[in-house]
Amino acid sequence: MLQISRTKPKSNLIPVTEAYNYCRTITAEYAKTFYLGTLLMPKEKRKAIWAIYAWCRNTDELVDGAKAQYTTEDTLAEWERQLESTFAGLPSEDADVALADTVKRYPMDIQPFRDMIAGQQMDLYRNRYQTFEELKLYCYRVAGTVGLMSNAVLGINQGNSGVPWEKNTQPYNPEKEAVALGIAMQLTNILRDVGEDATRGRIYLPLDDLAAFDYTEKDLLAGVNDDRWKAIMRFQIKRARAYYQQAEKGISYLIRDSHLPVWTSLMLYQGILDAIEHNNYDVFNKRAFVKKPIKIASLPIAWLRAQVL
Ligand SMILES: CC(C)=CCC/C(C)=C/CC/C(C)=C/CC/C(C)=C/[C@@H]1[C@@H](COP(=O)(O)OP(=O)(O)O)[C@]1(C)CC/C=C(\C)CC/C=C(\C)CCC=C(C)C
Ligand SMILES: [Mn+2]
Repeated sequence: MLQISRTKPKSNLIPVTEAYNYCRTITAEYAKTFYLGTLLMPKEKRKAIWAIYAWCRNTDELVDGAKAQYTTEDTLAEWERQLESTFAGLPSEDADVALADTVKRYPMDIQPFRDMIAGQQMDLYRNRYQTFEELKLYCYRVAGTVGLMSNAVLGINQGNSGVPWEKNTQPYNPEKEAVALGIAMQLTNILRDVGEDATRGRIYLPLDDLAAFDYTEKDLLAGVNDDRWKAIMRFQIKRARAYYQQAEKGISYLIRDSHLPVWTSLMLYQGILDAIEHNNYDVFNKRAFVKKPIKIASLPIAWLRAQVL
């Protein structure tokens, strides 16, 4: 994890193969769904996504993890300097060794990484969102950015129709759709974790949305699951599904070998919304998750979609 002062000389860093393996362990431990998605990718892409995952996870841990109370603006500024150095080919810690290799193999913009740090910074000083626009910015920063980082690895389809009228057209880069998938996933996270976040005094759902259904912050913090709450949840789930739908339209613009992992991750994550409905919107006492048989049943559907869509 983050080393504020560089205690380990750079020559002490692990070799790149071990660094990727370390990132793989982090992904497998923290994110079963994404890990499964990466197993459906070609080996090189898979390794790169593990490196990105580990960096994102370590960034999130700075504000959410066991030592989060020691994180300040300065910590994040130092983390950003460390990121810049990694992009310049000078990793400071073991996971960065893999990321430095990844950004060399798959040239990518540093800005989404910076934006993610800015998103995590929001968690330092903010625990309420008045409007959806405000929440959307947070979701872009902590999750939409991951779509942009991932696209650089997943690859854009260069078009293979070979027809003369498409000869001079630029391939479409589905950035908007990648961001939409990140936002959809983060909205899903937020809906699943309403109860857990409330115990930490956090409300991510826009206060305007609560007010529109005559439901108060106090109701939410007390876990009131009545008709007003169910209506709010139906509204939020519909909004999240609209983002998933937008994301789906972008998948065919990615290189073919990326279709199945993205369809699989999308469908499994979206399944959490179905689980919330199944739990009768009780996100206060039950953690919604996708059961194994449903996960298994999703795989052939994802495969079919990856072939035909
Ligand atoms: C065209 C098109 C559709 C392309 C696909 C692009 C794509 C793969 C988009 C997906 C983007 C994605 C995986 C977003 C992750 C969203 C997420 C889960 C964000 C989490 C934020 C904070 O949440 P919170 O603190 O509330 O949650 P915890 O309780 O702490 O979990 C994050 C934790 C921010 C950090 C994000 C990650 C650790 C996830 C990074 C994931 C990857 C790099 C995997 C990408 C996977 C595949 C299969 C490509
Ligand atoms: Mn977190």
